[in-house]
Amino acid sequence: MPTPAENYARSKAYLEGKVSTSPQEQAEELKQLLRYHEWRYYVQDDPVLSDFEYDTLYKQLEALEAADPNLVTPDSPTQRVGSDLTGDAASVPHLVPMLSLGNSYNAEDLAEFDKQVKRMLNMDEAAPLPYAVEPKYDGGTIVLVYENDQLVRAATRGNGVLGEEMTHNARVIRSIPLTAEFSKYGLHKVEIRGEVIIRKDRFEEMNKLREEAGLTLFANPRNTATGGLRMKSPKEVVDRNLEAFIYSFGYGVDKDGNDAIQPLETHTHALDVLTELGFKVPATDFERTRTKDISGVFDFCAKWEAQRNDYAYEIDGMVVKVDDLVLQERAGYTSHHPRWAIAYKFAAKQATTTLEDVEYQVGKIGTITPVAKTAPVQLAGVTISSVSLHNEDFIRDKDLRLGDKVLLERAGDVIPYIVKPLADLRDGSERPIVWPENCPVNDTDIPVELIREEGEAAWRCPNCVCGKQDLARIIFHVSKAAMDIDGMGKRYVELFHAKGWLNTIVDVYRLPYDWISVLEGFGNKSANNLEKAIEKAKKQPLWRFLYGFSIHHFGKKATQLVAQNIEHALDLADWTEEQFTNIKDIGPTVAKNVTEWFANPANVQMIKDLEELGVNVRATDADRPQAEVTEGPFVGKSMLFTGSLQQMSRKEAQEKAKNAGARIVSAVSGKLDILVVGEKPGSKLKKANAIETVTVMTEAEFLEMLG
Ligand SMILES: NC(=O)c1ccc[n+]([C@@H]2O[C@H](COP(=O)([O-])OP(=O)(O)OC[C@H]3O[C@@H](n4cnc5c(N)ncnc54)[C@H](O)[C@@H]3O)[C@@H](O)[C@H]2O)c1
Ligand SMILES: [Zn+2]
Repeated sequence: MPTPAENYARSKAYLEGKVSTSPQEQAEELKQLLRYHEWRYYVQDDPVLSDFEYDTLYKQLEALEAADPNLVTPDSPTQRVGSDLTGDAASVPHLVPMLSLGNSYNAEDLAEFDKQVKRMLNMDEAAPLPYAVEPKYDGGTIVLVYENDQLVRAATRGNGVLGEEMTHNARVIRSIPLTAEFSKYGLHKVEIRGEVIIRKDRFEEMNKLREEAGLTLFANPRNTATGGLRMKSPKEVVDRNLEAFIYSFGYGVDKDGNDAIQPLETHTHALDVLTELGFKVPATDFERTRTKDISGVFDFCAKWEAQRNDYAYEIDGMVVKVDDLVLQERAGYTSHHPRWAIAYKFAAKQATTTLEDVEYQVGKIGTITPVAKTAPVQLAGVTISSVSLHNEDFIRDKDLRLGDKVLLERAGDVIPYIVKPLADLRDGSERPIVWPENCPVNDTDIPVELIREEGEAAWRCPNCVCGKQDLARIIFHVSKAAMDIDGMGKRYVELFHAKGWLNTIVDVYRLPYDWISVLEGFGNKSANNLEKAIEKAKKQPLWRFLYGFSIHHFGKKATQLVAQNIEHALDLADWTEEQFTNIKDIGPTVAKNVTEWFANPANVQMIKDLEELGVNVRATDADRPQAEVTEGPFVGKSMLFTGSLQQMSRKEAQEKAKNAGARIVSAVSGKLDILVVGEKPGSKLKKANAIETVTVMTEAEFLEMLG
C-alpha cells in the first residue's frame, strides 16, 4: 500500500503530466489513486486534492478507457459512484440508484454538453432545448421516501445503490416535513432527493461557541452538515441547525404502481409542486431559472459564481438539467451519472501545494512579514506561488514546516491563506522554519537585531540600515491613503529608486521630469501628468502630510485629531507627551512615538525641506472640524445626485446641499430621502422610483428649494 505522501506525489505527477508509464499501468494506477481520494473525501471528510484536480485525474482515466475499452473494469471509478458508506449504520437500498454528476467548467463545456444531449435525443443541433439551472449545494446528499403522505425513511447517498439509513436524524431537521400531501398529485410512494446543509453564518456562530467552550472547531460547513447527518443522537443533529434543500424526485408511483412523475412534465414544475407541498426548494427567479436554450445557462452560472460569497449557503457550482422530464428519461444514464444533467463547477476555493521556502518582507514601520513560497497551484482561477504567513505566531500555531504539503484557501476577494499543513502527508524530510534574529531583508554587513514590543504580534527591524524600509515608507507616502498622488504607485517608486532618483520622501517632490520623460514607456505626456499630480498633492491637508510619515500607531484618526489642534507641522516638535494625551482619544503610545519622532533632528529637517519644496505643512480648512449645519431646507435629509447637472458641477451641488443640512450618500436604498436627477439619469432613477419613500427632484427644483 502506498503511503499518503506517495499517493499525493503520484497524483501531482499525473496532474503535471509527468507520468510516462504504459496506458495499462497508468489506468491501473489512476483507479487506485481515485479510490484513495474518494475515501479521503467521502469517508474521512479530509480531501487532499481540490475538486478540480480530482476531476482532472478522473478525466485522464476516462480518456485512457475511451482509447482502449479493454481498460474499463467494473470496479473503475468511472463506472460507479464514489461511496461514503462507513459501516456504522444499517444500509438500505434506494428505490432508484442515486448517481453522481458529470462536470463542466466553462461555456465551451456547456455547449459540448448541449450537443451531446441533442445527439442522444436525435435532435437537431440548432433546435432550442430548455434547461433548468439551480445551485449545486455543497453539503451531504439526503434521500427521503414518503408513503401515504408520511415520511417513512431517510438515507444518505452511500454508494449510490445502498444508502445509510438515518430516518431518526432526518425527522429532527425542521425543513423536512414529516407529512406532505403527495396524494393530491396522485403520488402514493415517492423518493425525493436533496442536500443537507448549514447556513454559513450559523456555522460561524457554532464555531464561535465551540471555541469559547474549548471544543475542537468544525473544519467547514460541508463537513459540519455531512457529519451532522451521521450523529448517533438526534439531539446533536438539532444542535447543528441543519437544513435540507430538495432538488428533485427520484421516483414516484400512484396507488397502482404506475409512474406518476412524468405527468409533472418539467423539472421546473416538479420543483413548484415540491415547494407547494412545503419543502425547502431553490426559489424561482432567484436560486433557479429556466432558460429557453443553452445560451442562457452560462450567464446564469457566471452570475452565481460572481455572487457566491454573498449567498447564505456554500455552493460549489450550479446544476444544469434538461427541463423536460420525458426527454430526461429518453437521454438516460451511464452507470456513473445522468446524461441529461451536468454540474457547472466554480473555480476551486481550496487547493493543496508544497511549502518550499519562506521569504521576508519589511514594511513601512519595519514590520517583518514572512511569505511562503509554494509550488505553483491553481486557486479560484489564478496561479498562486506565494502566500503571506503574517507573523511568527502564525507559523508556530499552525506548526508549519519547510517541505510541508499545505491546504490553501482563497474565498472571493480575500487574499489566499494557509488553512493548515497536511500533517499525515509528512515523510520525515520536512524541516523547521527558523525565525531570524536579525533583520532578514538587510543585505548590508551591519546586522540589525529584530525587536518585538509587548502586546504586538509582529517583529520589527527598529533601525533599518539597508534602505528597504525607506522604500516601503515612500510607497505608503504616495499611496491613496496618504498623499494620494494620482498614478504614482509601487511600480514607479521602485523604478525611480532603481534609477537613483528616489531615496527619501523629500525626493518625491524633486523628481527629474526631463529624465522621466525619456524613460522607456514614458514620454512627455505621462511625465507631465505625474508632475501635475505631484503638484496637486502638495496642497493636501496637514493630516495626510503627517500620516504619510508612517509614524508607528499614528494612524488616520490620530493624525486628523492632532491636525485639528495645530497650525504648522513643526508645532509638534515642541509638544510634550501630555499635550498629545490631552486630546480625547489620543493615547500614550501615540504620544510617545510622535514626540520621539520629532526629537530626531533629521525628521525636523525633512519637514523643513518639504516646506521649501512647496509642500503644505499648515492646517487647511479640511483639517478643521466641520461645524454641523442645523438650519436649512435639507436638514436631516440624505441626498444623492445622479445624471449630468446643467447649472453646476456635481461637486458644487453636493457642497450646496451639505451647507443646507443634507447628508450625501452614495447609493439608492431605503435610507435615501432625496434623489436629484440631471440629464440622462441611469439605473439609480429606476431604482429610486421603485422605493416609495424616496423623493425625486430635478436640478431646477433643487435650486428653487435652496432659495
Ligand atoms: N477533492 C477530492 O479529492 C475529491 C474526491 C472525490 C470526489 N470529489 C468531488 O466530488 C465530485 C463527485 O462527487 P459526487 O459523486 O458527490 O457528485 P457531485 O458532487 O459532482 O454531484 C452529485 C451531487 O450533487 C449534489 N447536489 C447538490 N445540489 C444539487 C442539485 N441542485 N441537483 C442535483 N444534485 C445536487 C447531490 O447531492 C449529488 O449527490 C467530483 O466531481 C469531485 O469534484 C473530490
Ligand atoms: Zn532593513
